[in-house]
Amino acid sequence: MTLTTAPEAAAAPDTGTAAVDLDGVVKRFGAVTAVDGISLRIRPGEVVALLGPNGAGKTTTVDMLLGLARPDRGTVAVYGRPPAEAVGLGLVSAVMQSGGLLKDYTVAETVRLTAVLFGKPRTAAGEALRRAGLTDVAKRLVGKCSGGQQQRLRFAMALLPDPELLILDEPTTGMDVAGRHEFWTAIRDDAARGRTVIFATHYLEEADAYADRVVFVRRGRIVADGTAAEVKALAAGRTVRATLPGARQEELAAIGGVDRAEVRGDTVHLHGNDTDRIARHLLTHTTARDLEITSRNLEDAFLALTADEETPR
Ligand SMILES: Nc1ncnc2c1ncn2[C@@H]1O[C@H](COP(=O)(O)OP(=O)(O)OP(=O)(O)O)[C@@H](O)[C@H]1O
Repeated sequence: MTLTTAPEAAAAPDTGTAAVDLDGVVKRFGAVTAVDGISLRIRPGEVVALLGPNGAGKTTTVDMLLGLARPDRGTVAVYGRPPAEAVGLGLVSAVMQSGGLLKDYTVAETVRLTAVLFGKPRTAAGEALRRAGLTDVAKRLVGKCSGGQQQRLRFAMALLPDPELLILDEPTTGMDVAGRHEFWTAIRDDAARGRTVIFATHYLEEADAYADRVVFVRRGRIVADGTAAEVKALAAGRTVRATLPGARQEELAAIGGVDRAEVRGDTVHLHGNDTDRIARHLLTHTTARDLEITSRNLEDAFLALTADEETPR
């Protein structure tokens, strides 16, 4: 099933410029189509998670938002401007997964040095350190900082231009639970002031806990787009599994209450919210047997939405 909720339609009329406007974006690398027609409009102040399996096209999308890659087709605008221009104006900055830190500088020196390179940072170095929760470790050498502290340092550096849009590409990969929690607490406290945040992640619970809106990407396309609450509702669905030799996918999908049907050999998996109705139909109108009804969790929903039955690219 594809969650077809259009957040634009649900929200108040959009009167201003979108923070991000991707329209029919395609990006190819040789024979590989990394992004295959993504259209996405993000309003100022939204916190959006890009979720998807390896190779889904998340990083390529992020790179285009940062002006690091250009689309082959379609348009990308950040606050109504070409991405490179928006980056140049300090409207957008990024927290990347790794690199960019010198381990022999202290945390405070790193932020001050970056501030000097910026010329006139709109956020003072001390304020950026405070907002990133680094005041207590300001004098520590970067090389002695934990992975979580180093990521918060990248966050502090990204705050210097006081960007309207903050982009984070898998920012907590490799961090332990406590580090991830501290990192996201800092990001969330900052986002509460109205900054737009887009983050790519593999961690479902991060998307669930910190995003207002979750965009599932699979094979370069958006397969679901909804609020965190809608994603939870999606996860609340259940599955009826039954043995039904010779079943045809199209016929199963047409059964009332079925959102998605899968046939695996003699076994069928029917997903939907009203599983009683589905089970009743199977028992009264088909020869299905061995019925089992199970709840789906967020992980299942994610796998169902991003499962790749076709040959890998
Ligand atoms: N510079 C490149 N040259 C060739 N292929 C590329 C390049 N960059 C990305 N790709 C391919 O494009 C596809 C999408 O990659 P991308 O990194 O955007 O996915 P992702 O969703 O960020 O994955 P991950 O979660 O693993 O980081 C993949 O098949 C990848 O191998």
